[in-house]
Amino acid sequence: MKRLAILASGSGSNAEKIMEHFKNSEKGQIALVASNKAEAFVLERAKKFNVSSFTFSKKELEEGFLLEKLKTEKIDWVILAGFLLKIPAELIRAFPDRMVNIHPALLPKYGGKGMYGAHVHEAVKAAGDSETGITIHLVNENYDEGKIIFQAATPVNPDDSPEDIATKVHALEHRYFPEVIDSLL
Ligand SMILES: Nc1nc2c(c(=O)[nH]1)N[C@@H](CN(C=O)c1ccc(C(=O)N[C@@H](CCC(=O)O)C(=O)O)cc1)CN2
Ligand SMILES: NCC(=O)N[C@@H]1O[C@H](COP(=O)([O-])[O-])[C@@H](O)[C@H]1O
Repeated sequence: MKRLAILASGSGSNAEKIMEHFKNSEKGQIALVASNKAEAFVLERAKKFNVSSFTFSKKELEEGFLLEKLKTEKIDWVILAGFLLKIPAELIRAFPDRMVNIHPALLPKYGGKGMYGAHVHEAVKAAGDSETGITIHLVNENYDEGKIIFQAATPVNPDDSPEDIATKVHALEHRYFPEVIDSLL
């Protein structure tokens, strides 16, 4: 049974879908949910699934506290699901090809520093793109440059607002992210 930790900074709708997917799994167990925001709703979602959770600061991330916690908890995989801080190289090295992120666009478009959440959908709208989608990728030292594992696309209509685009992208995320993670274990 692989032990998974989810890192999230916000609402946690993806985290919830992942916890739901693995709640009766014989392959993987969501052992931890961790956030850099004490007010993140993902922490409430973890309680609903009786998943242990904790918060950590950017300083604790950068100084190795999170890494030590993941080692103590014998975590095998780290899942970034709306996590908004840069993962330090030392933490990435501790989980070689075992750290996965979801990005709400078709990388390499709309990736990098500043490209998160609504900022991504606003950029897609501003560019007038006819499609967008999701990218699930391994995590390396740079934002959104790790090996792409999976992508799925959805049409963007000219009258779609950034919020409409977000709704379409979230639907793809919730449909595919749990299954892609499962396929990696
Ligand atoms: N080493 C890595 N760390 C992280 C990656 C990665 O690929 N390599 N992915 C991100 C997730 N992400 C896009 O998928 C992403 C998240 C946040 C940002 C960003 O610009 N963040 C701001 C800070 C925002 C805040 O503090 O609220 C910043 O760095 O100034 C870009 C991309 C997770 N970590
Ligand atoms: N670049 C990282 C990024 O923008 N991640 C995005 O944050 C959202 C989190 O939603 P959630 O908290 O409801 O799962 C998701 O759309 C995810 O792709």
